[in-house]
Amino acid sequence: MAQEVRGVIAPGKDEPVRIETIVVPDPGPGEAVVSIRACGVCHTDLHYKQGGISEDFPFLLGHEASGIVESVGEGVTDVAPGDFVILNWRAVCGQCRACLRGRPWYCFDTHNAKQRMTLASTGQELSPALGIGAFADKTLVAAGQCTKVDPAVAPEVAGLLGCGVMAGIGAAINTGNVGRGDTVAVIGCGGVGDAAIAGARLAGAAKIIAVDIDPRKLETAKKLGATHLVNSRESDPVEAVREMTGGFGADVVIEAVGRPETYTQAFYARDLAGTVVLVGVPTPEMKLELPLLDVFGRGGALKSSWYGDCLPSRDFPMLIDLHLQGRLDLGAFVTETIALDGVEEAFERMHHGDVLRSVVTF
Ligand SMILES: NC(=O)c1ccc[n+]([C@@H]2O[C@H](COP(=O)([O-])OP(=O)(O)OC[C@H]3O[C@@H](n4cnc5c(N)ncnc54)[C@H](O)[C@@H]3O)[C@@H](O)[C@H]2O)c1
Ligand SMILES: [Zn+2]
Ligand SMILES: [Zn+2]
Repeated sequence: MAQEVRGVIAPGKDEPVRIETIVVPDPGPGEAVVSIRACGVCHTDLHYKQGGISEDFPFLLGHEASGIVESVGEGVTDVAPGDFVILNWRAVCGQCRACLRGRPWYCFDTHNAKQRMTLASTGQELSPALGIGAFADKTLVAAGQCTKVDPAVAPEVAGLLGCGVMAGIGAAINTGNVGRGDTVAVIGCGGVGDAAIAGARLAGAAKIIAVDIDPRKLETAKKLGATHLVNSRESDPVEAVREMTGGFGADVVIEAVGRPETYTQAFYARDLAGTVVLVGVPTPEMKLELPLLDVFGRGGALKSSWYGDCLPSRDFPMLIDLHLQGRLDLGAFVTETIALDGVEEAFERMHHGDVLRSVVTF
């Protein structure tokens, strides 16, 4: 039986979000209905609301979520009703070239559910953010988007692994392959950059240099494991990183802003043959200009990181275990928990840089 629940809708470009009654159908083959326990407010939700991702309004926002599987459709064997799960952006196919070559985070043949959720008032079909739509009491996803984790973890902490925190930690441990004793610099210390710092600490980095323009962000970065802080409004970050690394530059530099000037800083702040990991997402019109001789001469790797190059079934349970053992403080990313009707104000606080993460709890 289809159910009527509450959901946060972005009705049109730049219009305030509002709570509406939505209709969640029964799960079809390969699908699951998940009762949401917590969902973080991410920058990408704001981009959806502003029409920056697509114009497919109305959107059902929210995608950084944990919840309990309520029901599953035909053929679902990996998860069952009652399982505590973290939702991920895509159910990978396991058969395309990207999957077979061991890069499932580039699987574009996604098996996400055809979500079929609608507005109760008009019957209009909703576009759920990142194929999830979890600012809602319940949502319909592909069973492959659900990863079972230890239910001992707080739901508001677990959900964060579904997006920004995984993107940051994965940029360090998967894409950047940070190793014991490495020097690491992270440019941009919002939720994603701070997670990269936590990932670098986890990997045993010897020095972790946090770079930001906001002193409040540098303080939080320190709590998450930064050993050195650089305010790039006060000093040239490339010079500062070099100075802090014996004149060499960092082994791995992670860029988590998404602007040409910070991409350039990342390029020059690394040691010869070092690795630059690009996590910040630029806009289509941005360009990077570099002397080819520097690109050639400095060697090393320029990599972009997509969803932390993660494999949810491998990485989510591992990171939750580390958190439960006290070796990774995922709780530090939760600035506040809020109710479903607090999303619009949470966007405002995010815009002003006041929070790392606001999380809606149910
Ligand atoms: N690659 C992925 O899979 C992935 C996933 C999620 C988010 N992202 C992207 O990561 C980026 C960061 O996301 P977030 O949620 O942490 O955003 P955020 O707004 O919370 O953080 C951005 C940080 O950058 C700082 N900053 C801004 N300009 C700067 C500059 N010139 N020099 C140094 N620091 C500067 C800000 O003070 C802030 O602390 C965004 O571009 C986002 O779209 C990428
Ligand atoms: Zn695939
Ligand atoms: Zn997100």
